[in-house]
Amino acid sequence: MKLLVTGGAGYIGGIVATLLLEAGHEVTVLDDLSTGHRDGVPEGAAFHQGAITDAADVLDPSFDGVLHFAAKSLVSESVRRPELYWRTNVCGTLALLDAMRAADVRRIVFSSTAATYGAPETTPITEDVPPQPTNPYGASKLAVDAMLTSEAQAYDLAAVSLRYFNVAGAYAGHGERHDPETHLIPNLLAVAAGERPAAQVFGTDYPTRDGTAVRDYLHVVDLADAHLRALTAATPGRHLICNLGTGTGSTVHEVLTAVREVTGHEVPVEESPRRAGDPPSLVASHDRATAELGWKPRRDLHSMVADAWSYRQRHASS
Ligand SMILES: NC(=O)c1ccc[n+]([C@@H]2O[C@H](COP(=O)([O-])OP(=O)(O)OC[C@H]3O[C@@H](n4cnc5c(N)ncnc54)[C@H](O)[C@@H]3O)[C@@H](O)[C@H]2O)c1
Ligand SMILES: O=c1ccn([C@@H]2O[C@H](COP(=O)(O)OP(=O)(O)O[C@H]3O[C@H](CO)[C@@H](O)[C@H](O)[C@H]3O)[C@@H](O)[C@H]2O)c(=O)[nH]1
Repeated sequence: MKLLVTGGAGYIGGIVATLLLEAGHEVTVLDDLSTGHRDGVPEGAAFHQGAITDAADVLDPSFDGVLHFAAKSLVSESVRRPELYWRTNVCGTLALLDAMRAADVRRIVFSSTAATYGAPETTPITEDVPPQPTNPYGASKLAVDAMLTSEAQAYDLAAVSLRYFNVAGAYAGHGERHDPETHLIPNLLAVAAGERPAAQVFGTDYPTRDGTAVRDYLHVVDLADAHLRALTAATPGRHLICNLGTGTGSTVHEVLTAVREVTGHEVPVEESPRRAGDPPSLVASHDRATAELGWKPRRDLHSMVADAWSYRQRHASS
């Protein structure tokens, strides 16, 4: 297929674009480099530097579909500057959908998120759990999910929203390079690499098995595999929503243990208060992704940490 990948200079978009190229697809990346990197765009992809609001300049009827990763995605920033999230994630996606309609491009796979659910007590979380986002980031992604449902009904769009839980790991020289980095695994690895004296553990009083928060970490290559499957599963007139996670939760302390084992470094930590807005536990049911996409995650926490560590050792300082 000929595909537009928005956000393809970023962490996840760059890795999915790499795997799309390996699978024989033709890829054009549209990215404004606001949080991504020019060298994150894989070799073999065409690159347009621009905002998603410029999608009309890039799309034409020769495209078979769009994978839409470009977004603002920091929870705490979304609380401080909500307008940035409504403008980029919601108005930006509306402009992208307008451009798709104008160019008659009728297939989209969208990066949704577990943050649409808020802090549900149900575990594992199925797609039937009522979404109740607790921050503007999650609310903006939920708004896009609603846009896709109505576009599918009104215009026969083939749409899939993939609700990622916590993505980790690296592939083929592409990994996480966020600035600031807020994610747990790269922050722990920065300490293991000696770049920082200690990592912070946000909250040790959660109602979990060791008092630290539980998340469902998913290898970015397993995530990419789901995108390739979603492209072919997308059906005109239908908006499919699937959670993507392993179904297994890990506490912050369990991730810390894995990082210590993989790196062989002590990784000192400081206990800090809970981070505002962090739910105690988010673990996915991926039954629907298995049924609809034939998808199953294959890589465990150790392999995510090991791949992220070898990426960091080879590339992070270059
Ligand atoms: N990392 C995770 O654990 C996680 C979990 C759930 C959902 N997601 C979603 O996955 C997607 C990718 O996340 P990531 O971690 O790779 O983030 P990232 O910041 O590394 O990548 C986002 C890319 O989009 C680009 N971009 C941002 N705004 C743009 C705009 N207006 N126009 C064009 N390009 C723009 C950035 O420059 C960047 O290259 C996001 O939509 C995010 O909300 C990520
Ligand atoms: O230095 C750190 C960083 C994080 N944490 C904790 O580790 C857990 C995971 O945090 P993080 O890696 O920042 O991910 P989340 O806040 O869970 O958010 C990610 O996962 C969500 C879905 O679960 C997505 O919606 C978001 O986009 C994505 O950033 C949380 O309990 C944090 O409080 C720490 O203790 N120390």
